[in-house]
Amino acid sequence: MAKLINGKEVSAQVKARVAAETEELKKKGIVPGLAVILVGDDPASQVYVRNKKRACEEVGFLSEEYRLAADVTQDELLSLIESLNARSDISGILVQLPLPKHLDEKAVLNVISPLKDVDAFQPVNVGRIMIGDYHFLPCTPAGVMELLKSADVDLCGKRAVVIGRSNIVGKPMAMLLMHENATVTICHSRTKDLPSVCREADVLVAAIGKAKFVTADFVKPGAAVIDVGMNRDENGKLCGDVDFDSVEPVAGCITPVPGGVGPMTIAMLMQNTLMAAKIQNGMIK
Ligand SMILES: Nc1nc(=O)c2c([nH]1)NC[C@@H]1CN(c3ccc(C(=O)N[C@@H](CCC(=O)O)C(=O)O)cc3)C=[N+]21
Repeated sequence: MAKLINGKEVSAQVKARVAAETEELKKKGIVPGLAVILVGDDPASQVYVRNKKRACEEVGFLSEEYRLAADVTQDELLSLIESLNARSDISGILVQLPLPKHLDEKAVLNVISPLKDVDAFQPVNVGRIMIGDYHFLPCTPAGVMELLKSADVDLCGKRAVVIGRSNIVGKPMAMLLMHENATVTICHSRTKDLPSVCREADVLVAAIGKAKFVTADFVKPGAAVIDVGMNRDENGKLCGDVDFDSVEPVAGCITPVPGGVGPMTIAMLMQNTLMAAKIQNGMIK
């Protein structure tokens, strides 16, 4: 039986740390603020945005939510972001993805000030991660690293396999694992004999976006299995990219969905927003 990695618990610890630091900042008259922009009315996005707002309240941040109609123009969205860039009470700006098709995602992300880019999606921040000189880490990969640390998973010299090569999760995930001296392989939809590559992994991170895709035959006995997936199964129930019931008896430790990586993503967003406030107030060079 695998050890269960509890993302709810670890995320609560991260948020408690952020809340304590926020209290200290407030004594200096600094209040971190997060603006979240949601375009359209995708129900899943609404849940995530609600969770983000609740987390802001928990840690003592100012939070603002902008709900824009699905047919908002690119110019309207860009001018909202520019006005938020200019405000000293807003430390971080997050534009919830995916955006409706008529909007140019790259152009939208590019107008966010790199100093307020709490998702770390900006080219400057992506580049800084590549060279290991960064302030903001992308929330989901950073959350995975915290979970591995909490479970005492040793990465040095170990084989890590990441399934998925997105800019948001797979690629930065691989980089962070490499920074901890793991030997990292990135797999994707064209990888030949995927299960056998995955079976080499001491640490397996699934970020594919396919419900219950990773089964026991992908997993080396005793491996740490981290499930980044957020899917709905045939009954509409939330499930990950890992077939939990099949993998759990084989793995050494495993994250559940829900209650694994999801809550961590939000906790790391709070950590990034706190960092943004410190940077903008000259407390960090
Ligand atoms: N600019 C941007 N930044 C993001 O960080 C971002 C995004 N866009 N678009 C969508 C994805 C997805 N994401 C999640 C956050 C929290 C949960 C979460 O709290 N999950 C709970 C359950 C949620 C539920 O009940 O549906 C859990 O796993 O326990 C999930 C997914 C952030 N994302």
